[in-house]
Amino acid sequence: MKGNIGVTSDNIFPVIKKFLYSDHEIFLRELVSNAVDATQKLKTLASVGEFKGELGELKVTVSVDKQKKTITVSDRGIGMTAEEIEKYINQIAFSGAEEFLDKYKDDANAIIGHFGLGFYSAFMVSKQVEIYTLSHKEGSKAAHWSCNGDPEYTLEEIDMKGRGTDIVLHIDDDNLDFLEDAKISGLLTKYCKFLPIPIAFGKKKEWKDGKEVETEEDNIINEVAPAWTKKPSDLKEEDYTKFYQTLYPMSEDPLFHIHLNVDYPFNLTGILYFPKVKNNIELQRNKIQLYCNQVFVTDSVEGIVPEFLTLLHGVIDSPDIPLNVSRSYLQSDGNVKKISSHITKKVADRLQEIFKNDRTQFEEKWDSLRLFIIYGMLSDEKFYERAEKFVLFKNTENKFFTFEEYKTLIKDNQTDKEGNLIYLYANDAVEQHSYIQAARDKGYDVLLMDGQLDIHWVGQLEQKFEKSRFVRVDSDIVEKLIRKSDEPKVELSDLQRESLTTVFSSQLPKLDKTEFIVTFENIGAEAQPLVVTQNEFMRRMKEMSAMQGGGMMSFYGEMPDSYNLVVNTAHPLVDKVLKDEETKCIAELAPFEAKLQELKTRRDALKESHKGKKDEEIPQAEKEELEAIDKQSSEATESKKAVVSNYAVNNPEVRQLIDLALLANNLLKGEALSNFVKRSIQLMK
Ligand SMILES: Nc1ncnc2c1ncn2[C@@H]1O[C@H](COP(=O)(O)OP(=O)(O)OP(=O)(O)O)[C@@H](O)[C@H]1O
Repeated sequence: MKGNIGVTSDNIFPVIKKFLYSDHEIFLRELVSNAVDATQKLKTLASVGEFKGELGELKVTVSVDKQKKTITVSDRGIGMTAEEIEKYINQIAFSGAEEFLDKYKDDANAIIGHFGLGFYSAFMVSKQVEIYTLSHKEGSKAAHWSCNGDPEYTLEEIDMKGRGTDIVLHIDDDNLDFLEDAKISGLLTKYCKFLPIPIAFGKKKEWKDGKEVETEEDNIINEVAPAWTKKPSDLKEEDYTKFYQTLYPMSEDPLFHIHLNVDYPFNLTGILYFPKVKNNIELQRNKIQLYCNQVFVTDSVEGIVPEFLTLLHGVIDSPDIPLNVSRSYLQSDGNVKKISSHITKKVADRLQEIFKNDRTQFEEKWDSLRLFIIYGMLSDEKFYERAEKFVLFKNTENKFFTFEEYKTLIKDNQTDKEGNLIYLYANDAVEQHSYIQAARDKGYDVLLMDGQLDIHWVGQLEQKFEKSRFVRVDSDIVEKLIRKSDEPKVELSDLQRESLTTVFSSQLPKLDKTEFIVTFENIGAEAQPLVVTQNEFMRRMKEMSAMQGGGMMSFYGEMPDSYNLVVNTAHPLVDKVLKDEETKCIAELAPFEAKLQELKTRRDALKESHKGKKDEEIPQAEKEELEAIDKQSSEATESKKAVVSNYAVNNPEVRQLIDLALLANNLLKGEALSNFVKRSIQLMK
């Protein structure tokens, strides 16, 4: 018999070849899974008593004949009658084929999935495809179908011994590489490794008399009952670890696993593993593998699981994920959304459970878990809400706290005068050591926020926590990190301020892309004389800009690092500097001061006498004198400024104080540092 494949559009084959080109290795997956399906169906029929014959050894065999240039996939499943071939193979029964092809022409996978074209994917690599099949139904006649890639096919009755189906592909000249054993074996391992029916490819080999020889035994490439298909109660911890090693042979063992098992409102099984995360997201090479009834589909699960969960490893198997559709469609699919949020919930539940049952273990593994958890909190609102209960803060003493516990800990001592709770943190325990120490000496607790995502996390927590702020320990002098009452006033005259600023800023080392602002605080005789701090807001802006770049943020990125040199006016050493240097500086400034004062007095007197007078009533001479006074005043101011800026201090004590403060902030480096050491030795003598 001869006939035409029932496609209303001219020809489906060019479409298959053209649009599926990039993915054409999937033909093997499609044929082997059809063979497995046919075998499973037979087992089902047997189990309900509808098939009474001998089942025999049920396996699927893949074989390659290099001479004939064929690949054959054989099964002992239900087989097909000629009528069934007619119905399932010949009638690619879709209406409006042209419209359909038009719509999906850019999305090859959608074509296969939508219309059960799995079998036809064979034509991506073949110039001719044959089916030899004998149905399990009693009294059936075997059939042979052949088609060479145009709509014409032949279908005839033949003699065949055993039940089942052989699909024979005559590989076309462009695809001869598929005849290599290594290629087929690679594809079978990729797509068929966990199929539920044994898949044989060639024979097992063994070493005999120094060479490798084939044995009689089939080489079975798959594991028919992978761990995720079993009941969690039937598995031990080491079974999970062993399965992880099968999936990712080169990897370190994972931290925890989650066994997923859902049958309503969708079907999903799988095992997810928490890997040992290094502090770097990019390094997570092991991907979650997605299966559909144990057939591997893809390892790019973006869109199916939330982004942060792609850090996990393992397997998800669901027949309910529409696999053969485009990614953009996937993300809007209701089922996929449900699956995604279900997985998120399961992951959170599992973390919560471990936290509750074994907090010690949870804390021990925290460093490996936190990147993942914080990533989740930042990117998924629902996950944030769940994670609130188990996420941990770690302080600079390596102690762990939940949000609640930490709040209780700091509530009494770290609330400022406006009622804000101040969370102090450091992002480098070594560099910020002296600031951490100062804060701890004041009875404050300091969090360690040294993770990759912590800058963002701090920002998020500030938004979430009511009346709370996060303040880095080095962002202000310890006395002002948490402002509890109004600070005592700094008692300095303008002139004193000016000369002290000059004294200190003239002694600051010149650092690249760094600027210092001298400020004054009265923090008591006991406190440090000088402290270098870095403004929290500016620092965060710069950090953000370093991470994001571009736009508004790059404006901050361009700015120099800005530090405050806080001068404690109540400290005796500062007072001494003030006295010493002030007298000298003020003495130099005095003539200008006197001049300015004199001009001011004269100006005030003139202004007073002009009060109530009209412009024309003021003598011309006086007007001119006023102008002259203004001119002289600004000249005197300029000269004074020049004196201030040229004022040279040569006070090793001042420099020593500054360097000490810089040292505490790790800003003293290189030559400045060695000079400091030399000077210290000098001063000690
Ligand atoms: N090895 C086989 N044994 C028995 N029947 C088969 C075999 N291969 C294919 N068939 C029949 O041909 C039909 C069409 O197969 P095809 O692979 O094109 O689509 P499908 O399996 O229904 O869908 P898809 O492959 O897209 O999941 C199958 O549903 C099945 O009835």
